Amino acid sequence: MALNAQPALWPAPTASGAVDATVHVPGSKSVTNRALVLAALASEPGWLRRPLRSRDTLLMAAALRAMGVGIEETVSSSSSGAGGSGEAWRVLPTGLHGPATVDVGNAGTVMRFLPPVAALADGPIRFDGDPRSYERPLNGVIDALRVLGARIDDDGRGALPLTVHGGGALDGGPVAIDASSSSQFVSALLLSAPRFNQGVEVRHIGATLPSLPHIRMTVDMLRSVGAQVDTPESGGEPNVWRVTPGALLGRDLTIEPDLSNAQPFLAAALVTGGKIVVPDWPARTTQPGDQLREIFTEMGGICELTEYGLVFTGSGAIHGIDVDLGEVGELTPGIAAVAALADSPSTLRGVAHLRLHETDRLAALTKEINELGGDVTETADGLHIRPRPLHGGDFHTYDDHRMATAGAIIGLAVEGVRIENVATTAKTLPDFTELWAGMLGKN
Ligand SMILES: O=C(O)C1=C[C@@H](OP(=O)(O)O)[C@@H](O)[C@H](O)C1
Ligand SMILES: C=C(OP(=O)(O)O)C(=O)O
Repeated sequence: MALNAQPALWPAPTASGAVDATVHVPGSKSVTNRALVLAALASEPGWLRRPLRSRDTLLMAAALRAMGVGIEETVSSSSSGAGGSGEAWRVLPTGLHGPATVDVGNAGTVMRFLPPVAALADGPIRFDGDPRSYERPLNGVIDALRVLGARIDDDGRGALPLTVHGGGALDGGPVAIDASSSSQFVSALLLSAPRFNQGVEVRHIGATLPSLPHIRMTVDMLRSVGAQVDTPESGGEPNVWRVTPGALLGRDLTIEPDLSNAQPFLAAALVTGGKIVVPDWPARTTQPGDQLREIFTEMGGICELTEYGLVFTGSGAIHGIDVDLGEVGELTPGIAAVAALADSPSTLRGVAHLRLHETDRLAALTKEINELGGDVTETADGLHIRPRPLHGGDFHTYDDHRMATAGAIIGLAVEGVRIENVATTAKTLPDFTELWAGMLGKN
C-alpha cells in the first residue's frame, strides 16, 4: 500500500484498557484559513507558524496563490520564541490577479471566504469544487456581494459553481443577509471588508445564527491585524457588525491547536475511563472546541487546564446530556458518538443547519449509529439518542471527516466497527489514524 494510503474499510481499533496519552493536536483549520486570508489582504508580509496542513488549508493556500499571493513554506524557528521551531508559512501579499481558478473542495471556509477576496482581484475568478460543494448554501455571500457592487455569474441557485468578475476594488457599504444556514456568510464579508472602499455593515436578518464563536474568531483576528470592527458585544446593535476601511498589518501568528479535532481524543478518555493530555490548549480562545471542557465534564469527565495544556480524565461513567449545540455545531458528531455509549439518553438541539454541512450530519449519524444497533431519532433541530448495546458493522462517512472520527470513538468500545473511507479525515486532520494508534499505544 502506498504511504499514507488507507484501506477502504478501516478496522477501528478497540481500546484494551484506559487510554493514557499526550496528543499533540495539529493547528486549527478555522484559525489557519482566516490567518491566510488576512495575511493575503495585508499591506506587508506576515508569518503563520504551526499552520494546519490539511486538505482545507492547502486548498485555501492554493487558491490565494492562484490569485498571485506568495506563500512560502519553510521550517523555521520563531523570532518571538512563542511558536518554537517547526513549519511556518510566510505570506507575501501582492495585487490580486485574475483570471484564475479556485478549487474549494468541500471546504466551507474556502467557498465562503474567498468570493469577497476575488471581488478585489483584477479579473475573473472561477470557483468550483466537490459535488457536495454545489449543495452547500452560498446565497448569503453571492447576494451580499452583488449588493456591495460585485459582478458574479452563477446558475441562479445561490451556490457553486460560479465566477466572480473582480474589478480591482469593491464599493462595500451596508448589506442585510440571512446567515441562519451558516455563520461563514458573516465571517466571509467581514474578513475582506477592510479592503472594501466603504468597509461593510453586515446586518443578519434571519431567525437564528449558528456558530457565534466562529464570528467572534473572525472579529478577534481582524482586530489583531489592526482592523476596526464594531460588534453587538462592543455596544453596537444586535446582529450588526461594522468594519471600517483601512490597511491590515502583517503579523507573526502561531496557530492554536484545533480544539474541535482534539475532541475524539478527549472522547477516548471518557469512553475508556482514561487520561488524555493536549499540550498548548489555549487559556483564552474563540475556538468552539473550548466548550468541550464544559460539555465533556457534564458527560462524566474531569478537566484541568494547566500552563502545559489540558489534562482530561474520564471517570469511567459516561452520562447523557441535554444540550443546545447551536454555537458549536461542528462538535455534534463526536458528542453523538459518546452519547450513544452513555448510561442515559441525550438530546442534542439547535443544529438544524448541520443538514447542510459536509453531509447531512443529522441523517448520517442517525443511520450509521442505528445500523450498529443504536436508537437515534432525528428531531427538527437535532437528535435524540437512547443508548443501547451496539454491535460491529460498517460505519459510512459520506466524505465527512467528523463522521469518520465519530465512528472511531464508537469503535473504541464496540468490537468490529469498520470505518469506510477514513482517509476523509484529511480534510482537517490528515494524521488522524497515526495519532489514534499512537494514543492507543499501537504505533
Ligand atoms: O468559520 C468557520 O471556520 C466555521 C464555522 C462553522 O460553520 P457553520 O456556521 O456553517 O456551521 C463551523 O461549523 C465550521 O466547521 C467552521
Ligand atoms: C462544518 C465543517 O467544515 P466547513 O468549514 O467545511 O463548513 C466542519 O469542519 O465540521
